[in-house]
Amino acid sequence: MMNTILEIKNLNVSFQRKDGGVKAVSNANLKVKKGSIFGLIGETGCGKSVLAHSLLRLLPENAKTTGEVIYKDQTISSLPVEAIRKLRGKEIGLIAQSPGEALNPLLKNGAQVIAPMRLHRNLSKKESWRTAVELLEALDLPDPHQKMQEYPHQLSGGMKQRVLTALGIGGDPSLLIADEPTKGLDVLIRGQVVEVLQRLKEIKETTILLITHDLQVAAHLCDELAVMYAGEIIEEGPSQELFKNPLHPYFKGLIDSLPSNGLKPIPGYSPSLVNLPNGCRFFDRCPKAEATCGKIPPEIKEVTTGHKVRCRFID
Ligand SMILES: Nc1ncnc2c1ncn2[C@@H]1O[C@H](COP(=O)(O)OP(=O)(O)OP(=O)(O)O)[C@@H](O)[C@H]1O
Ligand code: NI
Repeated sequence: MMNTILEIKNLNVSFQRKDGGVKAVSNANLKVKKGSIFGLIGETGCGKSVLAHSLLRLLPENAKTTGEVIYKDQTISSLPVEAIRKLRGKEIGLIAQSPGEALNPLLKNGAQVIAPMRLHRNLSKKESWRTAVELLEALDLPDPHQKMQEYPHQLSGGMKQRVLTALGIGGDPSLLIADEPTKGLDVLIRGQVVEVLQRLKEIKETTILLITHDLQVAAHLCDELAVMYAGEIIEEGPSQELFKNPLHPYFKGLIDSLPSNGLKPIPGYSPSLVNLPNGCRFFDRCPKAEATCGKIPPEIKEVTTGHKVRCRFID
């Protein structure tokens, strides 16, 4: 197992609500190789952030999680939450999805960015300040010195995003969970963030679990990829192989909906996670579907080494 830094086995997450249960993640299985970038993609609401937050036990009280999470050969899913808190930032860093909510409005940006550096790397105040400035410069934040003396509300969305990225990286974690780190950034700055992640992997050998909507970013950065649909992983494997040979009709549809491929969106909507269909979850929208697909849920099957697909037409 040395080569695997994170393994997720049969992970299920649901939320209890008055109108029933929301099944946000169903039976997820993943293995992330040490030093790799693993991408998690899929449209809005498919369960990507919930999956990520469940690893760090950051879900609200009404969440029910089952399954196993193994980090560096230790089953962390059975550890008490205090032990998980100790892993946060130091072992497993998080770049949270919504910069507006993730930053503390009452603390100056600089104080927030240097906190994990001071705490987890024992850097002095001066050293951590210098490291933070360097990091923010690498992320193309203009005038980082000045910005660090300001409060989050004084920054634009894109600037907050970069402060949050620095915050996630600052503790030098072995595993970084980056939840939409390029969201809302213009093309140039997106490139800088992508480069910083790439460099983290190359220089510090940081493993990255990258959650993104952006297929181009995923294709560029990721070694392996898992595609989620309505809470389920429907295709996964080495990223190059997946883009060369996409097999699931949903993933094919995602690729066809790229602007460079003529922007053909997949018609329809994904099913409600409160009332999931019995058969294939993509049934309603699938151009290939036959009656059986709507009745029997497809198993995920390995097609070629490491390339797995959840569709009964593929074997
Ligand atoms: N606290 C909660 N209570 C009830 N349902 C929730 C809660 N948090 C998330 N959900 C639901 O879980 C599902 C998955 O949400 P999640 O945030 O993981 O999606 P996502 O794939 O990250 O989407 P996006 O790309 O928009 O960030 C959604 O249907 C969402 O409404
Ligand atoms: Ni999300």
